[in-house]
Amino acid sequence: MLIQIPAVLSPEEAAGYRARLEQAAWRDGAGTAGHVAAQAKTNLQLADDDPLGRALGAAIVDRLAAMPRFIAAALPLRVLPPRFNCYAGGGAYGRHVDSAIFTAPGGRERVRSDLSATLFLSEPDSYDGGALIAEFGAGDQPVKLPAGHLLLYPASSLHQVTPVTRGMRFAAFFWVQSIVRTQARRTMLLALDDSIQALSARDPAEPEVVRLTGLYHNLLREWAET
Ligand SMILES: O=C(O)CCC(=O)C(=O)O
Ligand SMILES: [Fe+2]
Repeated sequence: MLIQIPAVLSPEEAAGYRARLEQAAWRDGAGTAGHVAAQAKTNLQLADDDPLGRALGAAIVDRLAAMPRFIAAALPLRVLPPRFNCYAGGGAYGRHVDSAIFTAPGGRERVRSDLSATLFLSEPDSYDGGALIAEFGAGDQPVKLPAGHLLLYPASSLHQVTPVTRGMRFAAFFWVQSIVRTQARRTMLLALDDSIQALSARDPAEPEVVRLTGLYHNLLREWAET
């Protein structure tokens, strides 16, 4: 399932990010892909220890930590530091699956990638191509979101970014280890959470809200891995 988290950054903030990223020290993105994925990757990327990337990435993680929709959808246990990429001049990232396990900065902790995330930083009309296509049973779903919006998708899905044939596509991307490992369980918890929110918005005194909230937490207790 694809989940959009709108307005992680305002359009003005995203423009500020782009202005700084345009000056950054970009490198061949194939250097950081696994052996198979590298063959499909013709984009640019900032080094993991790039000070600009670290600063912007930390600001993104702080912002997400205060966004209830992100918390409800991802149920994050660990969030890897965002990385930054840029596609231009036909650059693309062909069909691939993300690595299952990443090493967190510091080199000790292993992080399982349950969710993949792309924070779009360029406005969709400023570039041609550059759609993110994640494959599910129902078929391909090309997505290009406004600058500042985040797309969450299961890290297990085959996905690609189509060639950027005009303009530049800047993005931040990162992985999340969730408290709830499977997409199916996270999807049910999010649907239940949405219903509880809707019910209590309609009638704050609705007694079933208490019961459903208890059910939500008891399901989470059953499924949580921390
Ligand atoms: O640029 C994107 O939106 C996705 C990048 C990606 O799939 C990856 O780096 O594994
Ligand atoms: Fe990927």
